[in-house]
Amino acid sequence: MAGELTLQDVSLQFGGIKVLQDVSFAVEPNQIFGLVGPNGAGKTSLFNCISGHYRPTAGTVLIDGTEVQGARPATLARHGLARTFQHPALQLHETVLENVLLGAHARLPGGALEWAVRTPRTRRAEKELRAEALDLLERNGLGWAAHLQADELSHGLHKGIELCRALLMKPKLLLLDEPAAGLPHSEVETLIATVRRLRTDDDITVVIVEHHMGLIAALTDRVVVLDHGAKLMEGTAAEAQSDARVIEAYIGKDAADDAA
Ligand SMILES: Nc1ncnc2c1ncn2[C@@H]1O[C@H](COP(=O)(O)OP(=O)(O)OP(=O)(O)O)[C@@H](O)[C@H]1O
Repeated sequence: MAGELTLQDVSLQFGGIKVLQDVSFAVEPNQIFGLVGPNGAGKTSLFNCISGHYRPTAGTVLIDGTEVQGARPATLARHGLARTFQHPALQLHETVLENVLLGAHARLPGGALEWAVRTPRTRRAEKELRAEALDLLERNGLGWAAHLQADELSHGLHKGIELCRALLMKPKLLLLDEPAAGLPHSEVETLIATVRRLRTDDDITVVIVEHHMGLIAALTDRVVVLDHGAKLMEGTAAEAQSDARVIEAYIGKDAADDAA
């Protein structure tokens, strides 16, 4: 199972505003890769270009060597791509289990007509997916909440539900958008362990957008730093944290000079 992601000169423009400019990098199979940068640098927009929520104005996105830029999220799911969002979009009045199952459509056999009439094959597949969803919730410490309504749970648990939903798609490439945002310290430690298991146990390539540098340093093999929509540098998290250009992008040139 691969999960290789390559970006070549990806640019994105809204009207006259250049949101991304010629961003290129490659994520190798089974890497944990970080995408960092100050607020408004373009990280989520870049995720949206990879996941089919935005169509890049120019450039190429390849998953395992196949060009996918401009493809819809449902098509990308068949290429093994899944993602989470900065703000989990859950059906709050549905149960946790039903929310996880929302990620499963791409794996049902047949098409919309077969799903609508619920053939024996559809029913069998749904039963299997339900068992898999329960297993995923169990493995991620959420088994106890499976039949609760989603709005009864905390923000941190919503993130866990969204992760299970993405994992039910059996991705080989997973994009996590700010998974640690709003989590207490103890839950960040759990998240770090979970992402490590995704790599070792499930053989998933992970790309993480995150402001929490502790998490980035603990998890990632490499990072790309974006600033004003362009790639500022690429290297290890430690190299990024000591790079003068990165420090300047985060705190401003004058403050960086004062600190030097
Ligand atoms: N649909 C859109 N239309 C116009 N501008 C947009 C759109 N989406 C993003 N932008 C602009 O693109 C820029 C980058 O935003 P983006 O959310 O990608 O940054 P980010 O690095 O993820 O920021 P943060 O860390 O604060 O989440 C911002 O100036 C934003 O206003």
